[in-house]
Amino acid sequence: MKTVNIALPKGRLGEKVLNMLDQAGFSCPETKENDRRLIFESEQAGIRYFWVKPSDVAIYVERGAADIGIAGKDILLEYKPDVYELLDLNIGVCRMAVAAKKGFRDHTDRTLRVATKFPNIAREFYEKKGRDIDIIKLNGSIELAPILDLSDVIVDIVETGTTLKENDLEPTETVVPVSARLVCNKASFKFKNSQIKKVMNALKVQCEETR
Ligand SMILES: Nc1ncnc2c1ncn2[C@@H]1O[C@H](COP(=O)(O)OP(=O)(O)OP(=O)(O)O)[C@@H](O)[C@H]1O
Ligand SMILES: O=P(O)(O)OC[C@H]1O[C@H](OP(=O)(O)OP(=O)(O)O)[C@H](O)[C@@H]1O
Repeated sequence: MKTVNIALPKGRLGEKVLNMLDQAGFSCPETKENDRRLIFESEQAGIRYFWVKPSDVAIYVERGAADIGIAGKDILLEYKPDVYELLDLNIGVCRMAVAAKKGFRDHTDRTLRVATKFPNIAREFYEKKGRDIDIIKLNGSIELAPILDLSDVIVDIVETGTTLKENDLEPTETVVPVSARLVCNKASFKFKNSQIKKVMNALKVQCEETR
């Protein structure tokens, strides 16, 4: 039997994914506390899991190091990997939004300074509006940028809105809704089709139940 290699996102999304895989009958073996291993054989024969940084999942899948993986729609829109998007898993639900200091008004006569982890998404969003922007690429704590006048606005993930609120910022526009997607390497979809479909269909049942 061909092994299906699955790239899982570490962190907050990974926990939800593990839960879903477990309910779908594809349990990942229990990991010990402080376990630093990155590869696990599933209790189900023919499945191997890798733990990778959430923003790297698409790269592993695109290049075939993993056959399938779970990535946020934000990552897919930002990096546009050449993969199949098989399923909206309906977990990791949030949105990409523009936010600014309370009361901020965009004076369109000058270049808008936009801080973000997602330069391509931000660029496309403002290009469609014909708005001239200056991108400031950051890797985290994006909400600091407008407070310290590093930028006028941010383009970032908003889930509950708590981070914005606690930093005296407010969302001004939604860029795009975001949720986790099951993605698949194009060659693997052909050559491991029946095994991949088995995982996909089991996950489909789970995500339909949570809808
Ligand atoms: N606050 C949030 N609520 C819900 N989903 C989120 C939230 N923040 C991010 N996500 C989703 O979960 C995915 C993983 O986010 P997470 O914050 O765990 O990774 P990260 O630390 O940003 O990743 P990396 O270190 O690879 O840049 C994101 O790509 C997004 O789709
Ligand atoms: O609307 P909320 O529920 O408050 O969630 C949104 C926050 O979550 C994410 O940050 P993360 O925790 O990944 O931190 P980082 O971006 O600083 O790495 C995102 O970048 C926001 O800051």
